Amino acid sequence: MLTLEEPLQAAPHQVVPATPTVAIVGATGAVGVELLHCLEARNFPLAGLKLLASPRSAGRTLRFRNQELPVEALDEASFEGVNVALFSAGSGVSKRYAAAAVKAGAVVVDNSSAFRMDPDVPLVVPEVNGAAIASHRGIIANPNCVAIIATVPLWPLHQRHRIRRVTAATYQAASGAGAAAMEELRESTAAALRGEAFTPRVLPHPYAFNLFSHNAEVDPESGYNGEELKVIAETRRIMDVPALPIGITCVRVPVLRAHAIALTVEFEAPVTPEEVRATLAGAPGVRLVDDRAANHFPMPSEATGQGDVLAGRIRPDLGDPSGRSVALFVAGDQLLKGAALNAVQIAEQLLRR
Ligand SMILES: NC(=O)C1=CN([C@@H]2O[C@H](COP(=O)(O)OP(=O)(O)OC[C@H]3O[C@@H](n4cnc5c(N)ncnc54)[C@H](OP(=O)(O)O)[C@@H]3O)[C@@H](O)[C@H]2O)C=CC1
Ligand SMILES: N[C@@H](CC(=O)OP(=O)(O)O)C(=O)O
Repeated sequence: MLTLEEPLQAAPHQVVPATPTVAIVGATGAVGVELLHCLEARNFPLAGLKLLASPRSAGRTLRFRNQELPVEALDEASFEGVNVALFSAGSGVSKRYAAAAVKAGAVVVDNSSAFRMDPDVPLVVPEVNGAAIASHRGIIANPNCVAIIATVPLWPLHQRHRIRRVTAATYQAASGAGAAAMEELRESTAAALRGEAFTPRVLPHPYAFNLFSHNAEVDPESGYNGEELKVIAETRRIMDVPALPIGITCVRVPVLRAHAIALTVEFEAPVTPEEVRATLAGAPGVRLVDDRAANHFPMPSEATGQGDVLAGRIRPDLGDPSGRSVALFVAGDQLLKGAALNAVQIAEQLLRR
């Protein structure tokens, strides 16, 4: 875990105006481009928009509200006049430049994992713990995409029925590994269809017509990979249940941009699938897709482009005869609710402060 070297001080100039100047750090990446789409689609009020990336992208332009905006190379001076900085260029960049942005008067919404477990930095899913935004001291962390997509439905279930344990298996899209991984999925699939060999450059294993254990590094002692450990720690922190037992297996599947998760949830007391369905039917950010007759349940293809997390396949866990466990299946757009939309929703709440 990376932490801030010096505690950040809340500064009066970090009150965000109703119409702020926003910077996107990593604007040319998979999440950065989605941030642009979200700001445009949600008609986010803007006094100005600054697009920042590596020196490789300086001079490129990106389209926003029918205009071509220039991309600039990020440096320490990039944040002058910026009120909100949406960081999405990896942990190293956040660690190196977030403090400069805060010093310049910006509030940072950080998509990387750099500060997610720092007690001075709120880790926020607006539907779950949006109130934590008010306690920020310059940086707010946007959680891991699986943690976001899981906690949106788990939180209302926990509030209503008290969760005792969660077991999860993920089906994670290429987008979680960035724009280059999405391109590798396209290229390797096309090569396989032509009957040609393809050597992976971005991901560690062949991706076309295959799946593999998540590409994050595996901890030799526990046998869990970094993605699984992040999801466990972040889910506990977002839901404020520090000791919640969570077992998880994270898998990369050949899907472009929406993650799915099979969840088995054990409650403190018996809960019926009908009660779970009723709780989720009215939950913010959740849309039920649960048609047994049509065998129609959440799918990445239908989650793509949706801000809501799709939830369905709600049924008793036959592995637990006590009646306390319910199984369900959820799917959410990794780039949208799993990343850009969640960050923009956090930024919108800053405007209201
Ligand atoms: N739930 C969440 O919040 C999620 C967060 N993420 C985070 O977002 C980050 C970006 O992910 P993603 O968009 O998928 O990755 P991409 O690889 O698609 O994009 C990376 C972006 O970072 C920029 N960048 C890289 N190095 C630098 C640098 N030294 N200075 C400035 N900009 C730099 C790139 O610019 P250039 O094009 O010029 O190289 C590009 O814009 C991830 O590293 C991860 O930390 C990712 C998914 C979900
Ligand atoms: N790790 C996620 C994407 C993500 O949220 O990454 P990070 O936790 O590093 O921001 C994936 O691979 O699909």
